Amino acid sequence: MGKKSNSKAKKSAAPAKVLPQDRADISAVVDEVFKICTKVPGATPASASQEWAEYLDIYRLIDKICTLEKDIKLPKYTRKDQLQSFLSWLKENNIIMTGLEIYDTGDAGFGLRATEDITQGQKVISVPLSAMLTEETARKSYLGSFISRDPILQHMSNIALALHVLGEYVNQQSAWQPYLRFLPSTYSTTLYFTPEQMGMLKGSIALEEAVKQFRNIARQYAYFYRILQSSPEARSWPIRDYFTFEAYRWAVSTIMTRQNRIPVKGGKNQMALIPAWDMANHKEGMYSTDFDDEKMQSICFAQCNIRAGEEFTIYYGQRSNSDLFLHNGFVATDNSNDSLAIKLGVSKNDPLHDEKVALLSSLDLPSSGTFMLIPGAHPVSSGLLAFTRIFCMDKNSLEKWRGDGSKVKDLLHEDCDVGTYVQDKTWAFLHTRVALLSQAYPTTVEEDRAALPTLSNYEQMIKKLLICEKTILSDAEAYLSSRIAK
Ligand SMILES: C[S@@+](CC[C@H](N)C(=O)[O-])C[C@H]1O[C@@H](n2cnc3c(N)ncnc32)[C@H](O)[C@@H]1O
Repeated sequence: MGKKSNSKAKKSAAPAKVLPQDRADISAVVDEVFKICTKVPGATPASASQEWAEYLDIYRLIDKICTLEKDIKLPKYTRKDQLQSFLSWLKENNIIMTGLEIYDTGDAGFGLRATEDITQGQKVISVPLSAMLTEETARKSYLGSFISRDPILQHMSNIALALHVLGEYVNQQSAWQPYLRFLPSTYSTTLYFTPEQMGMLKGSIALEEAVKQFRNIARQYAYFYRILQSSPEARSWPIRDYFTFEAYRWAVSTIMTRQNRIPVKGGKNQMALIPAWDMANHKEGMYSTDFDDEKMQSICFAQCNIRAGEEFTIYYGQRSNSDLFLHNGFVATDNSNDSLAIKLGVSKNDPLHDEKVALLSSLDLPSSGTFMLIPGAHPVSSGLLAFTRIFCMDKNSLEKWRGDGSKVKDLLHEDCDVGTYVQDKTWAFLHTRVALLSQAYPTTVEEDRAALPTLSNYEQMIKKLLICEKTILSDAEAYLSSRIAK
């Protein structure tokens, strides 16, 4: 594996020839994108409306680029037509799936299904390292010299892996072709959203992150485009003629939604794409994937008993819906690990700034950052509660708690006695904050629910996220009202 894909790269059926004038037009817009995306920020952070205006500018330019690049298409394959050759390739590469088959789940794309009863802990998938696309295979590929030289690729292994995936996808000689051809041809990551869809996130903390993500990917695209078009060495690389914004967002989304970390003997972990294992969809449960250092293979066990005919799932980890939405392209409405991040910070102008920061650091809490509201009967997480208590303390309280080193951890617990003054201020502050966050959404949960059946898949996913966020906020508001009334 991987041997064929080394320096002897061969282009896929050639993309449409780009006329020199079109190439010049694309380059001019790429330069504009690069300029906006690398602008040095001012002394004060940009406001939300400035960031939004800038996103619209970047989107408009990217849209122009996509129009200019419309004839440079990546080879497209229909997944179900590729299934048989993918299954044969799995066998050839000693990737073993026991009691599982690949099937079309509908809403969650393709997935795995049990063909027989499977018991919890049973070994069901093993994938040798030699079959994976990894940071190491990236370094050995025709892009290897570029990856080892480029400052961005040296430090951001996920980006190196994205270029590697794209590089192999357009390389007919690649040993991973049957795997790559079976990947989805498009994703539901926010990189595919239109401004109208992005605008539906108004009020959600995910909006800022999604806008940032789009800007980062646009910047990276412009950066790599310029290198690939100007470097003499790149002329022989298959990736060069296919490198469009569309292709780059596909490659980045592939990595975002499928990558995993695997150990390296005697070294640190490396990012990898693990064929077959990455066909498993997510369900809450427990981690059930391991790496066998001796056999050098990833092994996946069943996280629970599964009946023949049922979907086989793995647990992607403790992620909020906002994380799943931003990094995995879906929302789990029954997510017991859900949370809603609130940004808080101690102002530099606060006369008690230093005392508060010192007390916060004794609890390993930052002086500014994100703190969590969680679903359920006790929506204020321990970190949020302790931060707000300290944030609301007067000089006397701060001195008392700083002098009482052994007790400071009590501030993390709801039943800790912080005195009426701090307690009342804490609940009132949080209540106001939660009410303001709720009011930032232009629609109600009821309106979101009513709109669901009329919406596209992307829009349904956005609405589901908003419904989860608003539910956390309204539960928190009710809880905080009850605390204030006490
Ligand atoms: C590692 S891949 C799993 C295989 C994928 N479904 C496919 O068709 O190739 C992860 C992607 O599967 C989808 N997915 C996984 N778990 C899901 C779930 N519980 N609900 C909806 N979509 C899910 C999401 O699109 C996610 O980005």
